Amino acid sequence: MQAPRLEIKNIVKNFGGRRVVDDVSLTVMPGQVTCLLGPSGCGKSTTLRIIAGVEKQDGGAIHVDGNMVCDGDFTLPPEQRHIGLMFQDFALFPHLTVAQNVAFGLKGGKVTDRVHELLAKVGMGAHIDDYPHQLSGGEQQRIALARALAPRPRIMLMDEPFSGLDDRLRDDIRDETLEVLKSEGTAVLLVTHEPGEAMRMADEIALMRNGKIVQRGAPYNIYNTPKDKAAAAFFSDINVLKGRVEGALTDTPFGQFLAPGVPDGTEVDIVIRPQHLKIDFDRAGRGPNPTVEDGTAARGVVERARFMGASSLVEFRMDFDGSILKAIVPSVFLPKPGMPLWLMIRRDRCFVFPRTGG
Ligand SMILES: Nc1ncnc2c1ncn2[C@@H]1O[C@H](COP(=O)(O)OP(=O)(O)OP(=O)(O)O)[C@@H](O)[C@H]1O
Repeated sequence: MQAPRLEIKNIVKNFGGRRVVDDVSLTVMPGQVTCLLGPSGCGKSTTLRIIAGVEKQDGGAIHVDGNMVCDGDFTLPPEQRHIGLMFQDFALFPHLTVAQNVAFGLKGGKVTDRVHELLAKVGMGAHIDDYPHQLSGGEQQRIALARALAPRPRIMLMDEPFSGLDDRLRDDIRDETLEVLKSEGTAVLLVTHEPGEAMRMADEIALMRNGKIVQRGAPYNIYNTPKDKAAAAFFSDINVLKGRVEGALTDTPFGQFLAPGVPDGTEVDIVIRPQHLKIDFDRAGRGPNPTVEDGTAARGVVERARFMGASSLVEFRMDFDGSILKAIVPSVFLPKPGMPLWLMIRRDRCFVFPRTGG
């Protein structure tokens, strides 16, 4: 079996008695993009800095292609780790041309070839003699990528590298960057707090919270089978219904939900994303008939409806307890406040979690 390009084991880091990175283990294979995703302050950047070698861990070890780069006793200096870095506040050298910037870390005979190859890859061949101040933000980002890739790093660490760019440009640069990184076979560990960016870029997402990795998986899996309510809520708005399990079932105004393996008497949260609620019309005080897929309909009154382009976000005040539920529906539908409607919940898209504090 192929060895992981990057393997970090049981990394621990404390700052002032506070554990900021708490037993983090990860592997990244060659050509794979892993996103370290989590809220601000959860320890993502610190983890990256430890891998880069600019911060020393308090425990754990790191291997690159099976070779140890640091453990409790030994530390390889950053420049010997074959790791490239790309951070948000990347700075090109202002007094050097594009070609000189890209060539900066290179030695040996083939420098010019490599510079041309990389500038062609990032679509900047025509700018080879320009200076950074003559380039747009997106163009500078492309040069920064070329410069980081020039010495053929085995691993690329990227910390929110696209956050300085405006939305439209960011999507393009992300896709281009991904293509270039894949073509170079580099293993990438990318830090972001944006779930959309992680889902777009990652082969694997490592979801981080309070210094720990709480879930790892392909974007599709982590979105569709979140480990807990907080993991579900990190990727989108959620609705939460409260219930209590009796005989592996929970009764709610939307009908019964299965709670296999959950002991009787357990309080549960039934979590559903707004796009998985279905809306139906009120027919003289009656809603649609119950179905196996969608359970029983419950009535609510539109509190607010917002047009969002491709979809509309509709907030309902539910008759059964006055709570608010949110539904995302195609934007051809924009109901007026005060309109009574019926909601159903897609059974195959909801998650039942034993309730924890909060
Ligand atoms: N050198 C330091 N000294 C003391 N505390 C630090 C140091 N570096 C980071 N921290 C603290 O460690 C915690 C984790 O920081 P880190 O930058 O790793 O988080 P992050 O998940 O990358 O967040 P962000 O996305 O905001 O950068 C924060 O509470 C931060 O204040």
